[in-house]
Amino acid sequence: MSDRVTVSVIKADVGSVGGHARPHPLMMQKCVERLKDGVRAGTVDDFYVTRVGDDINLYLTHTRGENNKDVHGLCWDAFMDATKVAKEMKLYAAGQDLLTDAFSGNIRGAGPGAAEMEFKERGAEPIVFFMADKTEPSSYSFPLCKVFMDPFTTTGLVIDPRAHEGFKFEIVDVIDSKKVIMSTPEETYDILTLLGDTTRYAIKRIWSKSDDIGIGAVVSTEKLNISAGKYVGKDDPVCICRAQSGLPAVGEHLQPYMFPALVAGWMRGSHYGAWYPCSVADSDPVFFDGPPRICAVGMHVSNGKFQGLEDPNSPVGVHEPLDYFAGSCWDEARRSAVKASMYMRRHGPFMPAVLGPEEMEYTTRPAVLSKLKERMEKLE
Ligand SMILES: O=P(O)(O)OC[C@H]1O[C@](O)(COP(=O)(O)O)[C@@H](O)[C@@H]1O
Ligand SMILES: [Mg+2]
Repeated sequence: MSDRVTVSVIKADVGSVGGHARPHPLMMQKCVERLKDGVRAGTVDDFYVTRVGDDINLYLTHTRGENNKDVHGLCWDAFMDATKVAKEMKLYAAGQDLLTDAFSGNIRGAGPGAAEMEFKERGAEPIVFFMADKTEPSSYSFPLCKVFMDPFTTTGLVIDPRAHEGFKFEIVDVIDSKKVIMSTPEETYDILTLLGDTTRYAIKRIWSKSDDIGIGAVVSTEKLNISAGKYVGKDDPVCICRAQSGLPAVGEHLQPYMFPALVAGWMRGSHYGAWYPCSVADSDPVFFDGPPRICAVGMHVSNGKFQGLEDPNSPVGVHEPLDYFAGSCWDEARRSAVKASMYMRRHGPFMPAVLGPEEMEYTTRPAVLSKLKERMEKLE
């Protein structure tokens, strides 16, 4: 048996109740049933099904490594089952993120998003799972930079000997499908030069530079619009972060979300709104289809399975993670997020409330421009 465990989070919007708001419980139930079959068949070892806004998130543990055909196929089938339920009930956007009829072995590029990491389980393996709705992968760049690069955020970078060694960042160019590996602290300013452009660059992975730790964070960076060639909702990315013992502590991972940063997405994927940290239960997008939601839940990976607050002898798939943003401590950030989002809304369809022109390529903009082409006259 492999001494390495893979944690996969695979997510998709395959339909919801109340517009783009919340998957029906029966859709989630279908996913649970399919993943139970996956455990029985030995494809995965454990699972947990949750959601953020209208996106179903499947958490899995297994020993098959990243991009495994059987694991991805299992999730695809779960989303297909959930889509069938959504179609029967005539729910909104049923099957939206399943861009192909025939699954070809990997979920990437086929619509759903995936964040996966493989590591050797430590003595205790606390993991924070971030899930966002109505926004895009590069939204995680700002908080991840604060957590892994900024000593005024993460005191561990100064006083934990292993965190002090720094981290390696895999940065992807999501438009041209390229990547580069860069290193902190020595390349900090260069990294920020790239990541400051959230329209093109996003963090995919972060590894510890200390020998005995490995991967620290991974983000789902699939660009749904680019895969589909047209607007089909935002990417609504997930991010998995390992915590403690040489990596940022759980509290260091969560701290940046006290500032409700402006992120791209929100209504029709075309606006800047302030990130609203909330519980899973409060993740229905209710104000102008938002503001963009961010949830954080915590569990351990213990002997290849998830362990939350549930009894360790609970049936497979039954988990009760910590819901970090549920408490009143985050009320202040939520209030600020609503205030900032109201301020942005007052700009209507004008920039900077709406995204820049390159980001509006998948909207009506190209059609309007082409319609007006003949009527455009040269200025004297
Ligand atoms: O043309 P439609 O289907 O009404 O699309 C608009 C919808 O797209 C969305 O941007 C989709 O959100 P998701 O990215 O969460 O799927 C909603 O804000 C909006 O209601
Ligand atoms: Mg969504």
